[in-house]
Amino acid sequence: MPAPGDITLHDLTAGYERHPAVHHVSLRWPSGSLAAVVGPNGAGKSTLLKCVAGRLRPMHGRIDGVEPARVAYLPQVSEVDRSFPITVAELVGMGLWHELGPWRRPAAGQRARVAAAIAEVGLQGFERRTLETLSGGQFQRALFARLMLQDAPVVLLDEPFTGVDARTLEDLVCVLRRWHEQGRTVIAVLHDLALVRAVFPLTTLLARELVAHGPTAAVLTEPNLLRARQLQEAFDERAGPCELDAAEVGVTDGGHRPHA
Ligand SMILES: Nc1ncnc2c1ncn2[C@@H]1O[C@H](COP(=O)(O)OP(=O)(O)OP(=O)(O)O)[C@@H](O)[C@H]1O
Repeated sequence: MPAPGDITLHDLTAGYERHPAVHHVSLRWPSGSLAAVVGPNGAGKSTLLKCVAGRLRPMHGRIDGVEPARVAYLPQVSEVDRSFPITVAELVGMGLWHELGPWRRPAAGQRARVAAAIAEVGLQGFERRTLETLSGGQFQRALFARLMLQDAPVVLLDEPFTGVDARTLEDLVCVLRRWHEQGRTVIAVLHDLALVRAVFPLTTLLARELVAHGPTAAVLTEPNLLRARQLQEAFDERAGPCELDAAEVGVTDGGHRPHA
């Protein structure tokens, strides 16, 4: 039995309406990894993360070591609805869903944990503010507090530092390092390679397929980054389904591998 949070992808292909966005990826994130996923725009990073989070079913292959109910997942901020009329305390309290279920109200001890998580991300005094009154950085801090309360062995973050200033970045990186020290598997999609080099020991480089995976310094080399750029540029957005997958699932509509 793998340790909780020891995640392996076996020949994973994922996409939309039978068109693979990322394909035939095999890799392992050992339990307790602090890992970055990088690659050009459209490389399939979010798609891969959604699959690991259990939000998207793989088209092919499988994922071992993840229990979707025990994953804390932060989608790209553009996918999060901020017009929802709830307060910061209510949003953060949603992190206790796995303990409370839909109907039970938080007990005093749980309310204290919500307050502690809000304080830990530096939002003390914002408890009663509604989400649309927060700045981008404050909203991102509130989302991190919610993740804290989920207390999950696996934390998945899709571009968690988009639009935050240097101070907020520093504070949120501290939260992320704490999760790592606590032995959680933390995987983040990122674009800032300097940040990846400084903070993340393990990196996955994607360009619709796996370009490299391993220690960050060995992955983020000029030849690997060049190859990722070339693969992405050669990709044909109008291509049909992946022929390897199509053959295995019995699809016969003449699909072909979607890059030159
Ligand atoms: N819901 C969807 N329906 C159809 N195609 C999608 C959907 N989401 C993403 N795609 C396509 O899948 C491909 C990979 O997208 P994805 O968002 O996974 O890339 P990414 O590496 O996260 O990109 P970015 O760095 O720009 O966020 C893109 O070609 C995108 O247009």
